[in-house]
Amino acid sequence: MKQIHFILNPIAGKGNNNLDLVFLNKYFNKKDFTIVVKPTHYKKHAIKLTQESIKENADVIVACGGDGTIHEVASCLVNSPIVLGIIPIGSGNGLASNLDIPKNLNKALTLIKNQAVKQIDVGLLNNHYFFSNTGIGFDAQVIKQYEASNERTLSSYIKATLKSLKKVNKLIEVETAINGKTIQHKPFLIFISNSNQMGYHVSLTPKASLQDGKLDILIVKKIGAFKIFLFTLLMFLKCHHILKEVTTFQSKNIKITQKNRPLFQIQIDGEFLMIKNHSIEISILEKALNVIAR
Ligand SMILES: Nc1ncnc2c1ncn2[C@@H]1O[C@H](COP(=O)(O)OP(=O)(O)OP(=O)(O)O)[C@@H](O)[C@H]1O
Repeated sequence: MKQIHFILNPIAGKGNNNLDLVFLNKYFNKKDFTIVVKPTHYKKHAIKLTQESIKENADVIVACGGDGTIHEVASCLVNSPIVLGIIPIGSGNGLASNLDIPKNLNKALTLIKNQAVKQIDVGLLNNHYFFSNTGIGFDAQVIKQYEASNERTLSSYIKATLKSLKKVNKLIEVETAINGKTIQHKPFLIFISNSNQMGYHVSLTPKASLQDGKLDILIVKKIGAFKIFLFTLLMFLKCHHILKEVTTFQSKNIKITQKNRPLFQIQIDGEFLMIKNHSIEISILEKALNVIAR
């Protein structure tokens, strides 16, 4: 008998999400499966519900939502035999796209029933896990503005990007240590990714793999408004790396230090976070998460 617990974010994506237990019980026969559905009632509630499901001996815990919900559920399952399932009902669904998990509910449930499990890498930033990506600079500012808008659509991402453009001159000076080299710079963006998808089928690191034991890193030097526009356009065409201001790396770790103040504004799996420290160290934990994927 397998216990499958569904942690459902009702406000993810377009909102009003529901999973009917009667429907699920028809899908997963009662002889072989015990099904539990737990809706989240507030931000970060999925962490508490996942911790409870672990104590209740769940075999599979399914994050039903977007990258934020996956982040909360998966953070509790790193280095555990408990398997993560995903029903992608978020807005961007970056990680689910990389794992080729269908958006169609019936197909996603069939995948969970078949239970083909992959082991994927997990990113670690100081003591915070990430599964898709993290970044400092422009992307963190976009996420900050996006969260303030309280809307979860592609157009609110675009509006947040336009608002963040007004602040591009306020770049912070950092020291970045990567692959044995140290750079002193004021980058427009440092983007560190485990996954090859950011959501909405857009990618800054199209060659990244969830199973290669490496982080894919993109550093963009200070650029002006025209180059930002060009960078965005080229990003949609997946050839932004042709710009001379863009450098890409693969590495197992990266350290970013700020001498002047102990505070970093970052985005981690699409959520804004303040880190009260002079430095952030980012590394990769190889094959640390079991996840159902195609
Ligand atoms: N009942 C709730 N009310 C308010 N916020 C919630 C609730 N349940 C979960 N949340 C929060 O909703 C946020 C967004 O969730 P999630 O990232 O899954 O969806 P999304 O933003 O639509 O998708 P994506 O990240 O793929 O673009 C998360 O920060 C989560 O903690």
